[in-house]
Amino acid sequence: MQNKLLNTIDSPKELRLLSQEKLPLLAKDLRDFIINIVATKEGHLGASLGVIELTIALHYVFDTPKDLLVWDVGHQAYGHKILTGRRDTFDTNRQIGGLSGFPNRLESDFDTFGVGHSSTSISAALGMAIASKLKGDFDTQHIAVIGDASIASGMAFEGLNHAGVTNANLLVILNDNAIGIDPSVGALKQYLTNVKKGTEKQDNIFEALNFDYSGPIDGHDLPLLITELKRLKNTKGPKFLHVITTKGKGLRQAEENQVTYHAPGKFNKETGELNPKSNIKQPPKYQDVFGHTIVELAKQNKKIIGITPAMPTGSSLKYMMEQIPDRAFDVGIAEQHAVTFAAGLATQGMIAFCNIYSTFLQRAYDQIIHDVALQNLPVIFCLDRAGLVGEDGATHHGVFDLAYLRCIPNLIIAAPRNEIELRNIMYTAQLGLKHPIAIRYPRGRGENLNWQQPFSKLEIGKGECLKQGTKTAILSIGNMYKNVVEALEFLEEASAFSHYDLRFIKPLDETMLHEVFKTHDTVVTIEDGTLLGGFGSAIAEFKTKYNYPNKLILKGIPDHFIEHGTVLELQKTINLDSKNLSLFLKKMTD
Ligand SMILES: Cc1ncc(C[n+]2csc(CCOP(=O)(O)OP(=O)(O)O)c2C)c(N)n1
Ligand SMILES: CC(=O)[C@@H](O)[C@H](O)COP(=O)(O)O
Ligand SMILES: [Mg+2]
Repeated sequence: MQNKLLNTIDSPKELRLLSQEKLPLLAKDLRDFIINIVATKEGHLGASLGVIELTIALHYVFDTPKDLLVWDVGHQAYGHKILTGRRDTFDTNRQIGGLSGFPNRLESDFDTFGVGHSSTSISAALGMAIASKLKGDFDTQHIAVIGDASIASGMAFEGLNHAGVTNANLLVILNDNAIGIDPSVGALKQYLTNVKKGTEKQDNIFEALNFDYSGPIDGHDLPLLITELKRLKNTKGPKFLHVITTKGKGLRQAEENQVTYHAPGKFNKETGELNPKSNIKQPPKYQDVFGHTIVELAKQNKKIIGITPAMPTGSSLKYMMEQIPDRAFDVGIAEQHAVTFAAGLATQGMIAFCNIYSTFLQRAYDQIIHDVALQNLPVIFCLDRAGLVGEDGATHHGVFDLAYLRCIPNLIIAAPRNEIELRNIMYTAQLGLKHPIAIRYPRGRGENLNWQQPFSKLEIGKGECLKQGTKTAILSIGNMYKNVVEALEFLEEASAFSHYDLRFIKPLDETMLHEVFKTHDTVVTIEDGTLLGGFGSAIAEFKTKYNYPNKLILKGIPDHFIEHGTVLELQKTINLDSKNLSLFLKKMTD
């Protein structure tokens, strides 16, 4: 019977009853179980395969959930979920109504801290450790498990810096596999490589920060891990264990091709090979439109620089890194640095395209205001994964950007409705804007096979009328225009509706808006950002400013966090999909 041993483990209690000799068998079961499910249900793979032994050892040695275990990012926590009572529901991972792809406090007592964004684990575990101490509890253990790419982030170092001057009962475990999603970068990576080689004499950074440092040790050697964790359990104060692992361990393809198998999509669980791609030509991914367009522009304009904080593959800046390496920078998981670095470049006349996922730009809010906008530096922000992103869920949806950016003076905000417009706005931005600009675009594919058309300049702040109707004006931004077009296709009464693509959330096309409000009874706004403070709010402010009496209806992301599922499923839950939009519009004509 498959997973015979794993099937007996409903919680770490049963795990702790096993003899140490049985644990390698459990590790094998756990790997097979994860591979079987991720092969068909998709999700993050390599990171969890790499920490199977560490996961087993942690739950074996520590008294979880009383001892508090915090996983950084949480994309490596599948083994943890399966061993902590979620084996039989794990096939719902990342699906609507199912388990979250990341640890989540609402899901289990074993998930001590909600994660998804990186580098929070040390601060969170330190907070827990100090709280325990203040409550007079000197027994509880507090453990942060953090990867080599995540520990290089400023936030992680802020946590280490603080922890080092406390006597908190904190254990930081560095899971060092020398890769993030893409290969790790920077001087710290070099330092860790030197530690592993043991060839070069160098001071130990973690000891210098007052941690009791041990390692590096082989993170796939269960007896060694267990012995070391038992020792650390009885050592007081801040401790640091450096563990070396292989991302993707146990699946040959995942070990050999770690970038692809970070989140490989569907694959053959027997052979490990990726499912063949369809031969049907598809429209490009937005990320690739960005990636190829910046190369095209940078070849013509020597001032163009590309920046990504640790997402060369996800953003497709990798194309520029391959072709123009001296002007394309992966700065590691360092969104704040990425923004201020771009600002510095801009002071010297360089044209910095700073590509950050909408959700991760939240990290760099002060830098956008203080370092870029206040000085009116013409940095070009390309915000990938704007709107609902799907299965990564609440931690990753890029739905807040319009609200958090719209209030910043000097900043232009554009939402191209398709990939051709994305190219054109990128082209326009590098011609010499006098302001910073944020260009937001979604995860997934555009709509045109023939997208590499000659560039044309867009007028900043100018929208477009896509369809002229009689009674109601629908205003959309970005690729939500597609839902409107489809919604109108279902409608017999479509002639009552005009459809405008505003293109720019800031500045608004006021000339067009005056025309809209003067010639329609009702105005409806559609966006994939939050209703509070977003595009619809901007239109409401316009209506109030000019005292228009029209009825205004706002449709967008309501005031609660949206969970995980496919984008379409999630849109349906909030009536933003084309069918529900159509029903809503139809009711307006009844
Ligand atoms: C703030 C933030 N920026 C970027 C990401 C995207 N991201 C998720 S996992 C990851 C790499 C993490 O690498 P590492 O910490 O080494 O863990 P590993 O995948 O190797 O286990 C990145 C960049 C994120 N989750 N959070
Ligand atoms: C865990 C994490 O933050 C990333 O791996 C994220 O899931 C990437 O998202 P994309 O798949 O949209 O690049
Ligand atoms: Mg790593």
